[in-house]
Amino acid sequence: MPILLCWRLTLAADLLELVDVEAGYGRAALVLRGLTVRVPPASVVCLVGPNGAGKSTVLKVASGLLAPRAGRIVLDGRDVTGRGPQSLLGAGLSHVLQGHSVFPEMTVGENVLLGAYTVRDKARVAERVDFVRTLFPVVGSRWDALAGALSGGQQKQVEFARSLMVSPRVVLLDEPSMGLDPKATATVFEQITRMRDAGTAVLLVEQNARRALEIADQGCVLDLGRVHIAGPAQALLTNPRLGDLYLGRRP
Ligand SMILES: Nc1ncnc2c1ncn2[C@@H]1O[C@H](COP(=O)(O)OP(=O)(O)OP(=O)(O)O)[C@@H](O)[C@H]1O
Repeated sequence: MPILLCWRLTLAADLLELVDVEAGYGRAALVLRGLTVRVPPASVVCLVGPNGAGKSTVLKVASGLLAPRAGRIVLDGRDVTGRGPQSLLGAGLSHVLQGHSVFPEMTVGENVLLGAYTVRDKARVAERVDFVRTLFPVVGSRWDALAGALSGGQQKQVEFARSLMVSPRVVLLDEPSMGLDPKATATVFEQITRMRDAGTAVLLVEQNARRALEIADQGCVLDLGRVHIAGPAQALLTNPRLGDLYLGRRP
């Protein structure tokens, strides 16, 4: 029987809310079946769960890539249901897709600046460049290098930097540790906490469930398109009923 925890952070208004969302692809059956996920400001919320549970689909609905069939998307108190990705980007929501998306034959700087194509104010762009170069030291030190010459983990940081050029309030990260070795994975997780500490909320999807929950503030375990259990990340990590079933064996 599914565990149902009615848990809700009441201290701060949530920045991003997906409320009772139903969504699916084309005419196929629903993938998300009445799912509610809330992301408070400047926090990391991690979605974990088995393959096919609908984690990436949650991010696609949140960023406007996939329109929900029912439910609401609320960003900073405004109902943004039905708005497309460009509109939501302008409203403060960035989506870093699964896989690698840097252009290897362009420099790190050129890749990062692509993220600012909607920002008209040159002074603002310069300010953001300074910000991301400081936040991600490898982006600063390899600014003029070809992005293709960077390691996978370093390229992921270039993608993070690019996503921050629009000064988003919330960033959606889909499997950022995919394909990375343990050392690069540790660096990527550290950078996620730095993004959060710099004031950006993060909705994170990760297969690497235990490691992700260790750096997250809150977690949601998804199964079959529903939130199976949600709560403080530390509580999920120590919940014996989740253990091997959803989080994988302890290392
Ligand atoms: N573009 C698509 N067209 C049709 N069906 C899709 C599409 N993308 C995903 N699906 C289906 O939606 C369901 C949920 O997929 P989703 O990628 O959201 O799951 P996930 O939890 O992120 O899985 P994983 O951990 O394997 O990445 C799966 O059954 C998948 O086959």
